[in-house]
Amino acid sequence: MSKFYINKLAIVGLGLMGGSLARALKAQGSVGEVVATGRRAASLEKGLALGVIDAWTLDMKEAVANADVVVIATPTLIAEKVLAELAPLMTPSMIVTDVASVKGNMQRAAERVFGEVPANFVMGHPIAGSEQSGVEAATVDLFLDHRVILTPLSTTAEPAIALIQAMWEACGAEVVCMDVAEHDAVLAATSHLPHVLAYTLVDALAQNGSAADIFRFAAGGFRDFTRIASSDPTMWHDIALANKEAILQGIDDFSAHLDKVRAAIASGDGDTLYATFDRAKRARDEHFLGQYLSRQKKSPSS
Ligand SMILES: NC(=O)C1=CN([C@@H]2O[C@H](COP(=O)(O)OP(=O)(O)OC[C@H]3O[C@@H](n4cnc5c(N)ncnc54)[C@H](O)[C@@H]3O)[C@@H](O)[C@H]2O)C=CC1
Ligand SMILES: O=C(O)C(=O)Cc1ccc(O)cc1
Repeated sequence: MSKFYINKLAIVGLGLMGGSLARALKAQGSVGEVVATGRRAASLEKGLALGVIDAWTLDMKEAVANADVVVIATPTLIAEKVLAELAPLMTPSMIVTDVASVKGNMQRAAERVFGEVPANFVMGHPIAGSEQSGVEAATVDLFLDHRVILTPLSTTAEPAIALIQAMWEACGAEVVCMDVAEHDAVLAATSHLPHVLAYTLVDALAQNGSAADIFRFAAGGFRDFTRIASSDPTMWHDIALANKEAILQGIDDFSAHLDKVRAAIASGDGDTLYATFDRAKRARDEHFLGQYLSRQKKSPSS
């Protein structure tokens, strides 16, 4: 991948994701100039002061002029507005990509703006992040050893896909391609539903008495389970609305399962409870222990 180099990268929406991408590409020497644009001068200025970007402007036209790659890294529901602004500025040699957590609504947004999704728009989603947001939280290794899912369409240009794949690989990520609907179903189950559950649990407890009193007696498990309820509410508001159907399916499936656990507790059915908890422990251990062991194999000292 030694030939991979981006002369000018433009980032629309400089936060955790855009900032971490800029940091990683700069650290690898894979980018010449990084220019960011967005809504708030203060966070763009912060990005410049932190050395995450080389320049910023509030003018989209100036930001994307002569850019090889434009990355849309705003909250999900803002992307359509960004695409509409970008549309008259796009050139055949410019490759546009995004990092949004939901892909179906991104495809529909692009279809509304362009008629059909342009061949040089490669939809993407890094499966890496945290409950923090903003450019100040951006790190150089956020994507290292994480997966990035690309959801190209049959009309997406191969060289554009190859370039975006190379961009993420330069950040240390493993790139996999997936169908849009499959992406949204899988992410609804593994990411969107857990966030909805964590927010709802914390809110239900906090509404149900003094949050300070309840949380005072919480152990580490509660902290682990609810870390993601500290995530940015705007981002998750957007994701919940953008992936509505798949998340509703996830909530329904989960509710049916929870009802079974509730019935087992109510009737004292210890066998069902044990079997449920045992299956869950095995499934989780198998996956995460496997991951841990393969990481140890790669770098035994860490
Ligand atoms: N935070 C995470 O862990 C992950 C986030 N994502 C996705 O990446 C995208 C960005 O997320 P983060 O970087 O975490 O968010 P962030 O809040 O850190 O950054 C978003 C940036 O977009 C800017 N912005 C907001 N409205 C805008 C507008 N109207 N025009 C231009 N800029 C605007 C904000 O000022 C901010 O700088 C979202 O679509 C999110 O779903 C994907 C994977 C992981
Ligand atoms: O904080 C965490 O553990 C996350 O789950 C981060 C995350 C948030 C949104 C995504 O679309 C992908 C990853």
